[in-house]
Amino acid sequence: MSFGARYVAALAERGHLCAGIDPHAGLIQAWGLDDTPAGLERFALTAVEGLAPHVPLIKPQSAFYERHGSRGVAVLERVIAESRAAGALVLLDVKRGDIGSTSQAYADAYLDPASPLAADAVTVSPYLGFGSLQPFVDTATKHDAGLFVLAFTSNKEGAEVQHATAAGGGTIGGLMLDHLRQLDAGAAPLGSFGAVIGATIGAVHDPDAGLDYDFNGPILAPGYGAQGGTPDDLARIFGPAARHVAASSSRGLLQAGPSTTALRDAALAAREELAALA
Ligand SMILES: O=C(O)c1cc(=O)[nH]c(=O)n1[C@@H]1O[C@H](COP(=O)(O)O)[C@@H](O)[C@H]1O
Repeated sequence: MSFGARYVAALAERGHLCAGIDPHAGLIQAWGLDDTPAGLERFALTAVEGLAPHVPLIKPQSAFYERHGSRGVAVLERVIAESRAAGALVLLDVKRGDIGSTSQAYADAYLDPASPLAADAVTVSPYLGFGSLQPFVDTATKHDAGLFVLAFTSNKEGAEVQHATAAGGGTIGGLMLDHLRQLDAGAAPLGSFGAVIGATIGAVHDPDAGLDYDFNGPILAPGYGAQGGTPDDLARIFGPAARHVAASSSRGLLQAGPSTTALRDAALAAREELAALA
């Protein structure tokens, strides 16, 4: 089954929340653990236990694992495997983007099921040119995986690049959505090539500026929760495209730990709050 089809089914069954598992040093310590590989492992696997059975999508941010070296990456492998075993899709947040030949190596690392780090989808950056992502597109297609391409990111600094005017008019971020529109055209029930569009972008650009976010692909909306994005912002920014949005929260959920019951309750409350996006 294509990633797009799995995404649609997962959202229908489990709601519109993407739970980020980002083991910040401060959070690990707030849970009474040491910021060591062993503390990281306890933190991340507890978060998986509390969150993964209740959300459609788990998003580990790779850097928080890499900072612990090879033992941290081994924890990331377990987070991916155990989240999938709990029925969640895994979106590995690595935001990769490079020249084509290196992109192929990244795609093999994250999207080929033969790799220990293989996930259902990855985040990628198109700012070396959308065409540089072709190896990711081909590899994702081959393995029924997905991509989330940075279009309008949740940080205010993104505007200088993403809101700049493209050669043919419109914005650079809008141009990325046009590429996705082409890739996802005709796919049913939904294409596998998604966009990242921040839940906070209403604060930095006018959502009524004529941008059409309904491009037949999944949308990841980070910035919900700790960065200030609300369900009302999501409804206002995305309009009818909201049905394809997974709102992502990391710190906002993780601060409920270390109790797995409290983590589950935080996920269920957020799911409820996001129910209107369906
Ligand atoms: O691709 C992402 O996940 C991402 C894109 C973006 O525009 N903004 C953004 O915050 N993120 C990621 O989403 C998560 C947000 O974390 P919280 O602010 O703690 O909910 C982090 O893992 C960020 O790296």
